[in-house]
Amino acid sequence: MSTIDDSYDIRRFTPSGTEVNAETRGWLQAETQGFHSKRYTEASLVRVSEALLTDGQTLTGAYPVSRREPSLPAEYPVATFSSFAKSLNVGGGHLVPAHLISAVTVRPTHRRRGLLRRMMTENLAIAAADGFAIAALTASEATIYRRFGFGPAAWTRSVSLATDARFRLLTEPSGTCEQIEALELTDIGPRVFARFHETQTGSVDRHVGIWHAITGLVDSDGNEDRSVRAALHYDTSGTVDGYVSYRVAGDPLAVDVIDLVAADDNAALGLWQYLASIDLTEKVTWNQARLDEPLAWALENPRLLTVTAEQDWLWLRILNPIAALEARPYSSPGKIVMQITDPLGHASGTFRLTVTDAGAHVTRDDAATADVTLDAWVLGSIYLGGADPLTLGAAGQIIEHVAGALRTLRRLLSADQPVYGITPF
Ligand SMILES: CC(=O)SCCNC(=O)CCNC(=O)[C@H](O)C(C)(C)COP(=O)(O)OP(=O)(O)OC[C@H]1O[C@@H](n2cnc3c(N)ncnc32)[C@H](O)[C@@H]1OP(=O)(O)O
Repeated sequence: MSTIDDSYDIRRFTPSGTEVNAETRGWLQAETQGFHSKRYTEASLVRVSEALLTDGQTLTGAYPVSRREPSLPAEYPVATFSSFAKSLNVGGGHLVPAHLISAVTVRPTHRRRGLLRRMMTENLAIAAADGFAIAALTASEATIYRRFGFGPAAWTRSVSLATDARFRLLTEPSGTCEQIEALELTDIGPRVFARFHETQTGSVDRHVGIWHAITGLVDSDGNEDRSVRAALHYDTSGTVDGYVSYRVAGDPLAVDVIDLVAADDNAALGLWQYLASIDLTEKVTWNQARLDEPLAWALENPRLLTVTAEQDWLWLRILNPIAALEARPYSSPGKIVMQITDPLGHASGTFRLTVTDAGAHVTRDDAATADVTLDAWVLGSIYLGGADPLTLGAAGQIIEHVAGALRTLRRLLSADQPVYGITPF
């Protein structure tokens, strides 16, 4: 009987860039099929392929050893997978290289035969061998990735702000806003984002392709999006410290924010005030707001801001508990012994975390008596401090062997600020 190993040829390759070769073209068109978006145009194939190359992405495709005619071209893989390295802010401004996984699709006629499992396990093994302590992804469905050791670690909210005559801030933000052509964000946007990324716990650095949507250069269907508008926020010294890109659409007209990035809290409020001032509109919506959105506290009438949904954004997978736990900052001294179970083995073992004024030290000691036992995905969820160990204990996902251990874990892993990020990938 044929197996997953001998039925498919798994190929890993670098995208071709400007001269889009058949392998890259086939992979990209297969990915559009997997995510139900329109086929790329020739121009957008070039742009997307260049972006993937710039980001150092490795593409993985699964090609059946035998295929029928007619069927999709041989260069179209039946499964796609990509990975690349970007930094993750683990707190206190510490940026740690993370192995990002994206573009996971399997053709319906080849699903549930183990292709995702094979591509994921092989890819994580390569990442661990390359020295990555942390892998990350964003998930289309919440039930797929725990089995591979990923846990939800950061969340965002969809919000709706009424901007009719009742809109008023309690305190006037300083600085000013100016409208710009959205394409100018190609240069300005990454500079503002870099300031945000360096200071925001949970932030993942951005890949090049993300700016296509923010600037309107290429929409999800591969065409120019001429409805995208943008504005900058300037601080009182005239330095750009925030921007927003958005569309005005619908009946009645409403402002839909595509991206809002601020280097500090004042700039964020200034941008909200700008959005609220757009005439002929009485509503602003955004689906990547913070859980702890300060706007709610800045409004004279907090009820103008409605949370319409909350979604998991970042899923983390700890590949090396020693390196990962030593990389993040801790606000108070203490120690805990954690037994970690991991079906894939990367994080398995019993680890002693000791935090002193000199920093964190982690050792593996499988003979030690554990204070708590948890699975690798749970470690991913609590690692940044975005999920509370007490809550995971209450949910039966952390077993406390010593009274008070969950509180110790909570105190040790608590984040220096609310965990948040604004990088779809
Ligand atoms: C990081 C990202 O890119 S997120 C985007 C993920 N992709 C999509 O949502 C696109 C549409 N979906 C697909 O293309 C496919 O259904 C995939 C990629 C989700 C799954 O691919 P498959 O090759 O069918 O998965 P595979 O057969 O390897 O299954 C592996 C395991 O995951 C489970 N699984 C697969 N898909 C799902 C799902 N949608 N929900 C819950 N469990 C799932 C399987 O039951 C199997 O479990 P087990 O090994 O523990 O028994």
